[in-house]
Amino acid sequence: MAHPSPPVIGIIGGSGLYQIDGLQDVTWRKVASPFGEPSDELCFGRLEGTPVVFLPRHGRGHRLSPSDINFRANIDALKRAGVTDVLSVSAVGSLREELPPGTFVVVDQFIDRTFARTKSFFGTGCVAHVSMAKPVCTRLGDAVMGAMQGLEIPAKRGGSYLAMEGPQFSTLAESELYRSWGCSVIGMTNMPEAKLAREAELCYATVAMVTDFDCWHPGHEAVTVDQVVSVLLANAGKARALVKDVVPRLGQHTGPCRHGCQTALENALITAPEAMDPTVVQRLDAVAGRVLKR
Ligand SMILES: CSC[C@H]1O[C@H](OP(=O)(O)O)[C@H](O)[C@@H]1O
Ligand SMILES: Nc1ncnc2[nH]cnc12
Repeated sequence: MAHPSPPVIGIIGGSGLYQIDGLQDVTWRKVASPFGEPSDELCFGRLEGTPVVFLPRHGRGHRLSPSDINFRANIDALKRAGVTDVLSVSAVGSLREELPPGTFVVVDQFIDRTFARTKSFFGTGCVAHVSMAKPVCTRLGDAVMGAMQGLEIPAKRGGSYLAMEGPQFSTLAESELYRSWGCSVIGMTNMPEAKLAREAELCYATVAMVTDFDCWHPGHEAVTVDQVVSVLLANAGKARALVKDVVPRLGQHTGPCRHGCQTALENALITAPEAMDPTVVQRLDAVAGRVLKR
């Protein structure tokens, strides 16, 4: 059975996006999660009538380093808040000449090179394997591309996002390796976020805002935080305009997502009912209640 609820748009704001413009009926509220502490309180509001829930990924004031973000608590809290669609807005380095700083890339693939993060809601006592073949929602990507066209934001559809552990930036050898793999952009946060969104049956898409050429480009200095921040300040205005435009577009959607994001768990659970651990099952109430309660 597909998700019957009307759209509630979750925005996970990365570096440089710590608030949303034009939000009405704003309240910040703590949402408790059995998976621990989300990055911050959630900001609830409306844009042209469409419900929005905003979460600053690194917390207000950018307190959290990528490895310290509790990605499970973030996604679980968004699901508990009723979110159906998650738009991740993230700063990235470019691994391609044709994607200069200022370009917004709607990526369609990820390579996960992170290694110090908890990557699944499931595990001993309740095992599930969801498909990550198509990790982003085409419907969300279409809406974002439509909004960017109107706003004249330099945009590219498609490309692979390399998720690295960080917090240090890459060595030149690593940057060249990722380029040789055909990756388009590099960042530190979209994994395991995208995997967890899929497990929670949320539609997910990323807008990757290019801030730098990492360290591989002979014509550019190796990336520094100063450089990222100065491009981010320019990009953040565009990102806020994009969010303001895209949320009402997504709010018009009716019915279940036809790309299957909201039924990802349909054939994913493998643990026999009698082998399930009730404590583990209990904390999956928001993420997997749809398939565990029937
Ligand atoms: C400030 S540069 C590195 C930092 O920026 C990106 O964060 P986010 O994806 O949340 O925008 C990158 O992944 C690093 O965490
Ligand atoms: N070059 C880079 N590497 C990893 N994360 C980034 N975020 C912004 N620029 C980045």
